[in-house]
Amino acid sequence: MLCARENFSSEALAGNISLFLDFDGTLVPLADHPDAIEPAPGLAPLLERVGIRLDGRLMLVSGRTIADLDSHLGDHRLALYGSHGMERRLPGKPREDMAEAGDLVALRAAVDEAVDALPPLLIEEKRFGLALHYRQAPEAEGAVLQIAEDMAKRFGMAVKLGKMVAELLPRGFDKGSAVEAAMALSGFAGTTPLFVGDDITDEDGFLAAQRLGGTGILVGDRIGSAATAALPDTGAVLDWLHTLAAEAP
Ligand SMILES: O=P(O)(O)OC[C@H]1O[C@H](O[C@H]2O[C@H](CO)[C@@H](O)[C@H](O)[C@H]2O)[C@H](O)[C@@H](O)[C@@H]1O
Repeated sequence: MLCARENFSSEALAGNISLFLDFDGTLVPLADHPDAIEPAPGLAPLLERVGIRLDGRLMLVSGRTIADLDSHLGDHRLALYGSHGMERRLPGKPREDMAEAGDLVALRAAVDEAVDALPPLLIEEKRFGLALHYRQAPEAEGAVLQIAEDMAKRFGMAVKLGKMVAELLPRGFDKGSAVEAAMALSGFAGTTPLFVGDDITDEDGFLAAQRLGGTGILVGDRIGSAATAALPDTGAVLDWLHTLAAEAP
């Protein structure tokens, strides 16, 4: 794999790049609980400076909801896709929903019943579905994945697997659909997408970026990734972003 930092800085600074960034595990180190993450001080202003350098072509693409991202980023004017591409907010515009939530009350009740005999899990309620986190009970992985598959069939939903998490969400949306929609926006069209991410759900983003002539950049060394470039960890991602921001006009 190529090392992304050396290979893409000059191209980005030449003005040809659109940059898509995952959040957890890419910009912020993982933590034991979704609310326990500790974004580096000044993360949002750093991203805004890189966005200025890229003439606005910087977009966060996260599995978190936009409201959740806002709660960790503070005041900012970043472009965001949340909920794995199901909601979007462009700077200065209201949030747009791409998906519709189903009956989340019935889903929650069915999931609660199904996990009752398992060790305690964190069930995160989200705008379009819910996430079953088993980071505190890794031995329950097999049972959690089976329950997620069963619930997906029963409620006509998709399962998205991530790091110690299985999410139940509406079908038809992923980080790849987000990249494709963003690349059709004025300003992004005709540029080269780079998608930076660490997790299984980022693979759709890597593939979309590569279909559109760009590159997927894996954070870490997960086996089997479609990404063709890599950065070792969140620190390396932030170092690279600081390099780009330093060139901001
Ligand atoms: O697409 P991302 O920005 O990477 O978001 C993916 C999910 O991130 C969160 O869960 C993950 O991070 C937690 C904090 O580090 C960790 O405890 C958990 O095990 C990870 O799966 C978030 O809670 C989910 O809603 C996001 O979809």
